[in-house]
Amino acid sequence: MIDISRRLENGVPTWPGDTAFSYEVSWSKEQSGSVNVGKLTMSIHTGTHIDSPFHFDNNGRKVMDLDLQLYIGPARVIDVSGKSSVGAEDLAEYDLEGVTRLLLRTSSWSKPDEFPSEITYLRADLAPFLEEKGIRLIGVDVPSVDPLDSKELVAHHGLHACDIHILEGLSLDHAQPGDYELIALPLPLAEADGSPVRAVLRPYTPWKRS
Ligand SMILES: Nc1ccccc1C(=O)C[C@H](N)C(=O)O
Ligand SMILES: [Zn+2]
Ligand SMILES: [Zn+2]
Repeated sequence: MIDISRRLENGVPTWPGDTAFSYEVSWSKEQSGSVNVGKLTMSIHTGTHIDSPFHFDNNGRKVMDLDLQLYIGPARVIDVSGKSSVGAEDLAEYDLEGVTRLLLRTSSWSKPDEFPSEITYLRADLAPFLEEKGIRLIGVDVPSVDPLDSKELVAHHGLHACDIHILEGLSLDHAQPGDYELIALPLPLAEADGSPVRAVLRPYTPWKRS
């Protein structure tokens, strides 16, 4: 199993100005008499997480309304590193027939201990291209599918319009391009605009009848 999640610990990089990550034992074993009880404070868009449409659309669906099936199942990892952005023409060379979940290894977040200043982003023509191929989930190894300074969030909205779900902040350094089973389930957060996920890849072996 390959862990493609970023570690969550105090000091982990967050969006500039966003809530810092903090874990602390707020009620110690000595105080409670029986157990250590932790307290977590974080922005949902820290580390490896999914966006729900409410993140960028006030009328959009919340995490609980999302189809869980999309976050578990066959996925393909492809390497697009070295590109400043990715559009339909960059993926034309790949055979994406039958792919539902596509993870893009951009390798553009080179210093994991710092929030990046520039990342590979997705161009507007990518979403319709992916939709045409039948892709329902896109994953990236950067904090956003749009440029970091974007206010319009063209890629977020475009993917949403094509009913393609967004998984961000993956760590794909150790995931060689190929086919896997992805597991990246969101938490049952009733009202949330996204959720942290523990994302893993398992070798993909199509189930066979013996
Ligand atoms: N947390 C933020 C704080 C300020 C400005 C943007 C963000 C984002 O989260 C943007 C990005 N679309 C994201 O889904 O991660
Ligand atoms: Zn996000
Ligand atoms: Zn996002």
